[in-house]
Amino acid sequence: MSDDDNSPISVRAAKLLFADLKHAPALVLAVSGGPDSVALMWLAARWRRSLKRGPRLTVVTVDHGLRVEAGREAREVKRLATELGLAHRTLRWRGAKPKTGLPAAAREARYRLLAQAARAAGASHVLTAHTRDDQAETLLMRMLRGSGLAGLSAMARLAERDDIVLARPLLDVPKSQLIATLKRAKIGFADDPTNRDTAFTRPRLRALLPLLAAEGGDARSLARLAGRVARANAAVEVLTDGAERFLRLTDRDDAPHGPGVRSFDGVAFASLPEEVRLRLLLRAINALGHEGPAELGKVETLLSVLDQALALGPRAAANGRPVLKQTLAGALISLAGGRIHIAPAPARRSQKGT
Ligand SMILES: Nc1ncnc2c1ncn2[C@@H]1O[C@H](COP(=O)(O)OP(=O)(O)OP(=O)(O)O)[C@@H](O)[C@H]1O
Repeated sequence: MSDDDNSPISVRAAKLLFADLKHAPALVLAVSGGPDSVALMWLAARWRRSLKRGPRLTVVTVDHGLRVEAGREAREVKRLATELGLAHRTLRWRGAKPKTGLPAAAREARYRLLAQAARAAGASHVLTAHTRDDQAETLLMRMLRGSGLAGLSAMARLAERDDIVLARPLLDVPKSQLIATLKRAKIGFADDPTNRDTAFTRPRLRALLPLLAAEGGDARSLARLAGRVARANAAVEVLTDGAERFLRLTDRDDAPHGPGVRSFDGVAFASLPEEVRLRLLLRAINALGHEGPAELGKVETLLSVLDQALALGPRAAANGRPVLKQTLAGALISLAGGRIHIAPAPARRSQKGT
């Protein structure tokens, strides 16, 4: 960690962090009461004050109803928000809570509530306080899962979710700098013990970070790796766009098109790099399937089966009957007459046959 990593953030530096959000009509700040998001609120308030005209800021705290202290923490955020001249709302996650996968369900509910609050406030963006340390943890989690390039890109500074743009202005900032900023401003914050609860994956991985840092793999280098992967991922996405155009150009006039089906010439498809072929399949399956995003591993298996069938060449096209027919994530993928077809799979009949 460099000395800079422990220095408070100046108002001038804060202006740079938020500069691209200056023209938004309104912004929602997602503030749990922990150090990172309290620092986000404080920095955003200072930045807003430095502008003649700028976005309206609304602070939103989600009470997941999971810890008794949550209500008090939300009131503390409200007190500080009011002191800073910002509007504040507390939103509650109501209803039954799942017995397994609680962190993921809580996160889904939180983003849904934040998106609702943004729409109500006329805000174009929801700002979260993810830091460089969070970025490093996210990369580590995805590495352990064996994610593809998109997953290893970790979090983006701007991302769409639930029809709202999520902005993470502190993504390059180390958490230690946020704590130093609050310390200097004499602002307190809540300590959420769940962040250290080793029953959950993320806190266990968090505990590994100092060991990795001692080997030279600190949050800065992990976050840099995520940035480099994101750059490569964006390049492959552009190549895939180009490949889609190329496949359209190689289509015969009678090739099936339209919103309900995608179809690729097998020979042209086979000439493309494996990663691009994989993404073409993923895009088509996710666009036409009705069972949510396809798992990367399953699409990889499908591609290898498809590649083998395509390698048989003309024999694969014999008598026009499909040589491959498979459903995946609610899409039907078939190879017939030398063409790959992807269409929505027919709805499965219920077991009772009703
Ligand atoms: N209860 C809450 N109310 C409002 N905002 C919250 C709340 N909890 C988290 N946030 C926002 O989300 C950011 C990330 O929080 P945290 O790292 O705890 O969540 P996470 O579940 O790991 O996030 P992600 O959903 O991106 O994986 C916080 O800095 C804050 O901006």
